[in-house]
Amino acid sequence: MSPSSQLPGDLRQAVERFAKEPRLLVASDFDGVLAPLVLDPMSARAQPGTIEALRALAALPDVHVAVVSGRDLATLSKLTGLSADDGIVLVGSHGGESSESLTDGSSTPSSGLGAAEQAALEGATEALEAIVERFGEARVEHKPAGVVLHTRGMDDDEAARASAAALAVPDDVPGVRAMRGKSVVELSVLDVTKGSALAALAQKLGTNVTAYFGDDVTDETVFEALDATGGHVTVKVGEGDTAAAYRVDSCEAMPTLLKALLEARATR
Ligand SMILES: O=P(O)(O)OC[C@H]1O[C@H](O[C@H]2O[C@H](CO)[C@@H](O)[C@H](O)[C@H]2O)[C@H](O)[C@@H](O)[C@@H]1O
Repeated sequence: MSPSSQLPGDLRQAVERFAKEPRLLVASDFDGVLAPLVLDPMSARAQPGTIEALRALAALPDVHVAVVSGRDLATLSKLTGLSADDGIVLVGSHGGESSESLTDGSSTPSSGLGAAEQAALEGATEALEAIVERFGEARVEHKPAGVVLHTRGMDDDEAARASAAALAVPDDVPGVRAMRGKSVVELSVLDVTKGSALAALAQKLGTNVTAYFGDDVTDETVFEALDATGGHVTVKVGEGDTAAAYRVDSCEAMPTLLKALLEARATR
């Protein structure tokens, strides 16, 4: 059975239409999409077939590929096994870091924090570490421009109380914004979104349509920016409200979806 024939009819048609466009940007979130969600963030790994399909897409003419994640850039590179030589753009920290410049201007891919941002990060880290001391099972993940409270596996009430405390940190620490995710609250000192990062990348590359696969609230900024009537394909992975035009039940559908896209482009 071909990968394409395993997709729901409306998604199959959208993928086939998309593949016929002149210049494509194919972009995917990492956790919960390429990689199943797991308790230990550093144990997350892309499902077999996903990175291979992205590499094969990136090798085709007029196809650009990006992985866009809340992970910091170094961790994203480590977990995906992708580097600057692979022809795939890595966008980390929700758009705050990237393996190449997202604009055609002179901005560097990843610049250090300013003094005010550094002070905000230190304040956020201190506040989150105090929360973790109160809620013994919560964990902290450190990133270059943010700090994350992890509550996966905790009792629901405890997780809700720890998350509420983390969400309130910006009230006391100026320059910090809180983002909810799946069993996480991230405190970031950057004002960036995946949606604006990907829009900048598409403009720089001169692609005319984008396909994007995401599962979490931070991916909604991309879905909202990509109107299906413009030929873009947006796919929400799993349950929950979304601005995406299509949905698959779980990340287990991703190897097939990416292979279907690869096949459609290679044989258009
Ligand atoms: O934008 P993404 O690639 O989806 O990254 C979002 C966050 O992913 C990680 O957390 C999530 O995955 C963990 C491992 O499966 C899981 O334990 C956690 O509950 C999920 O929220 C990562 O640790 C965060 O830094 C990312 O922002």
